[in-house]
Amino acid sequence: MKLSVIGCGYLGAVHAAAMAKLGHDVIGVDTDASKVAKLAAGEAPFHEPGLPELLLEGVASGRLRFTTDIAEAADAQVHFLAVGTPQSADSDSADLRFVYAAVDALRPVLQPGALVAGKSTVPVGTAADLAERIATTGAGLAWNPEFLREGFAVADTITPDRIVYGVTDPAHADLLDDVYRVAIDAGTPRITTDLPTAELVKTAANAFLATKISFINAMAEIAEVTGADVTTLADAIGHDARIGRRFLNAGIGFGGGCLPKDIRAFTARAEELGRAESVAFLRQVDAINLRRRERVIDLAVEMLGGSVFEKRIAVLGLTFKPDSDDIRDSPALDVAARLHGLGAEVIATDPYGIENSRAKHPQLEYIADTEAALDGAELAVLVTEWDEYRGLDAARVAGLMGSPRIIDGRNVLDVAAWKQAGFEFRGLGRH
Ligand SMILES: NC(=O)C1=CN([C@@H]2O[C@H](COP(=O)(O)OP(=O)(O)OC[C@H]3O[C@@H](n4cnc5c(N)ncnc54)[C@H](O)[C@@H]3O)[C@@H](O)[C@H]2O)C=CC1
Ligand SMILES: O=C(O)[C@H]1O[C@H](OP(=O)(O)OP(=O)(O)OC[C@H]2O[C@@H](n3ccc(=O)[nH]c3=O)[C@H](O)[C@@H]2O)[C@H](O)[C@@H](O)[C@@H]1O
Repeated sequence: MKLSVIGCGYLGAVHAAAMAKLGHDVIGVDTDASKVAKLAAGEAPFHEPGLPELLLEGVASGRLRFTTDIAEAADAQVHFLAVGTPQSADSDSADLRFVYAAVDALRPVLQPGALVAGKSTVPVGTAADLAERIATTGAGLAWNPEFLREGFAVADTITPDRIVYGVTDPAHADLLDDVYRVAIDAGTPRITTDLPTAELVKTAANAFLATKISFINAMAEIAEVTGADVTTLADAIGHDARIGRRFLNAGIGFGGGCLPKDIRAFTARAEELGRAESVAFLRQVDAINLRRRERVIDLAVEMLGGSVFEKRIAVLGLTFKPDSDDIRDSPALDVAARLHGLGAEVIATDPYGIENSRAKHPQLEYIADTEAALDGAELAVLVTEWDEYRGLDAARVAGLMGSPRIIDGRNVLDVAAWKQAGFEFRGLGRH
């Protein structure tokens, strides 16, 4: 089937490459010419495991092309909309500028019978508005939210755990079934519903995940003043299948281009709908999350005798999670910048996040080599749980540092082993 993907960022580039892998004829469209040039050469413009191979294969096969010219997408049967919906500069609402610009650019080339399938995360009600906007073209509109996780984006796209369509016409669901035939034949659950439910499924899923993380971080706050251990607590409650252990990792909290902005956009949309109180708890979810970063700063100040001023601090990790180069709303980078703001001599390191971090915070010092970053540091702060940091040898690190002090902001290190190696060790909700 001929498909287009409008917007080729973390979501769209993976979607385009995965659809070509499934045998479709795909054209990716993006307004960013340098991104398009890279993608067209089979190069991933960001770090995502498995994506480079898929891009090379797709481009070589001729089934995957990229362009800045939306007219080249005119003959696609399904146009996936995957442009960004960031937080607005001056409010909590989603900035829908890119969505409307993409639909307005697409409208003149839309063929009757084609389908626009929205994948971007949007406030409930957006899809119906877009459907009206393209009504005169004879093309249809469906909402097909995306649940992929960065770091696992390729597998999540090719073998999703569920597929959701919001449609106004059953024929649109049939068309999308043809797109996702491989997954559907493999038994992937598929939920067909109306437009607002499909939009809300996505918002609700991210709100739930954020709530689960803030719940365990709230327990970490209580553990910190009672001597309890939040990791043992998570293991114990997680054995209850109704709760589940996944997404109960306490630490410096959630970041990224999605969970933080999505809960804020949901709150803003609920206010517009006169239902602010229904999701008022999401303000607490956000507040708990942001407090965890403060906690790391407070611990650093405390461990360094009341001030971090002119103290050499190694910050291990910059991206919002491992296996990604994404630093959008990253708690790790935020901690590094705040420590620097307090006058610390911050040496930051990360396997894939340095380039993006330097562009945002050029004032920080970056070193690619982990051991060089730790060299002579009076405190190490682990804030992104890359395997490389999980596997650090405590005795070796102690030998590199000026004084063996560490804050494990992701609760991934073996407390006893690090203490035994002579470290002053602080976790978040662990002792
Ligand atoms: N990153 C992720 O893991 C996931 C993202 N989402 C949602 O998908 C959407 C996209 O997110 P990301 O890919 O992370 O954002 P991104 O910022 O990485 O990518 C957006 C892309 O759209 C392009 N663009 C902007 N305006 C355009 C236009 N008028 N025409 C063509 N291209 C245009 C930009 O140049 C950029 O390459 C957001 O709504 C996000 O909430 C949903 C699930 C997963
Ligand atoms: O809408 C989106 O864009 C995506 O947002 C999240 O995916 P992602 O942002 O890639 O990353 P997650 O694995 O959800 O992690 C988000 C943040 O939560 C943090 N986290 C996660 C789990 C946990 O137990 N504790 C915790 O602090 C991570 O460190 C990270 O900063 C969702 O998991 C995806 O289903 C969704 O499609």
